[in-house]
Amino acid sequence: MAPVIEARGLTHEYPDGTTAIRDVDLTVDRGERVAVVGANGSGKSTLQLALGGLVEPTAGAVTYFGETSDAEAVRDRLGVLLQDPDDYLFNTTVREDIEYGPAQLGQPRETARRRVDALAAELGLEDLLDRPPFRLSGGEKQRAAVASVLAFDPEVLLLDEPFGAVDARYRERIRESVTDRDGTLLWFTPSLDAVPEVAERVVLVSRNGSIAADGPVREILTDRTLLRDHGLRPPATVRLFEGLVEREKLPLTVEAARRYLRRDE
Ligand SMILES: Nc1ncnc2c1ncn2[C@@H]1O[C@H](COP(=O)(O)OP(=O)(O)OP(=O)(O)O)[C@@H](O)[C@H]1O
Repeated sequence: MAPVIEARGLTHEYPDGTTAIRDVDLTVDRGERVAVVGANGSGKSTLQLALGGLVEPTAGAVTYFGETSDAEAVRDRLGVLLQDPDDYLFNTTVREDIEYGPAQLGQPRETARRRVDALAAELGLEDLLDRPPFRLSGGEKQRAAVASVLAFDPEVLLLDEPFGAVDARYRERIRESVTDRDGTLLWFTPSLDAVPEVAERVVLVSRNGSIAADGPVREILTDRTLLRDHGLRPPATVRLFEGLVEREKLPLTVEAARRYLRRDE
């Protein structure tokens, strides 16, 4: 089966001369859930823009679905959520913003409406649907922006830190909404704590914008030296149990840590 995304030699230099991503080779297969992690300024957002076809790379190319290197030809199959939710919220009400995607795809009004209601229930937006988006709080805007991207059911989701301003309860809801789908997920984040619950594979971007490591979650997130060298640190549970438990048994999530402790009781 052809990969959904295949980047070769992807490089992007901004007009001021900053090379934000450097010679990136990345292949993502259908259904994979990948966390792209790296320190602030390492190039994650630029990589997301380049993979999503929203900036023209200065070198290299991305092939989508084994078919084309023209992102516009597959625009409605790619759901790109940028860091700033205001990029997604430009209508008079939250409902119109979420309906925008399905409407663009030519879905009947009734289908679009049902989709919006289902997403609103999933992401706790029911009471906000008739509000103007600019009156929402930061976390509410972020949830509405996630809903607006999910609304058109893209095959590939590229999400830039959708948790930033969102509280714990809704982080869980967003996580469920984006992982309970059949599609492919790329999750760009500087924070590793949620990664094991979201992804099975981790791509680590180094400070110079090249890929420093690419492997299974456990392999990367328990490698303290590798992470430290790239300005990151392991998730809290790994730090807590390090030295007490062999590396292959280090709990990556709070749930896994609880299971481990119960077993030892
Ligand atoms: N429009 C721009 N013009 C010039 N340089 C830029 C521009 N946008 C980003 N950069 C630079 O490119 C590099 C990568 O930035 P990018 O935003 O991709 O990093 P990031 O990993 O997403 O960071 P963060 O975790 O802080 O969101 C940084 O050095 C940044 O200062």
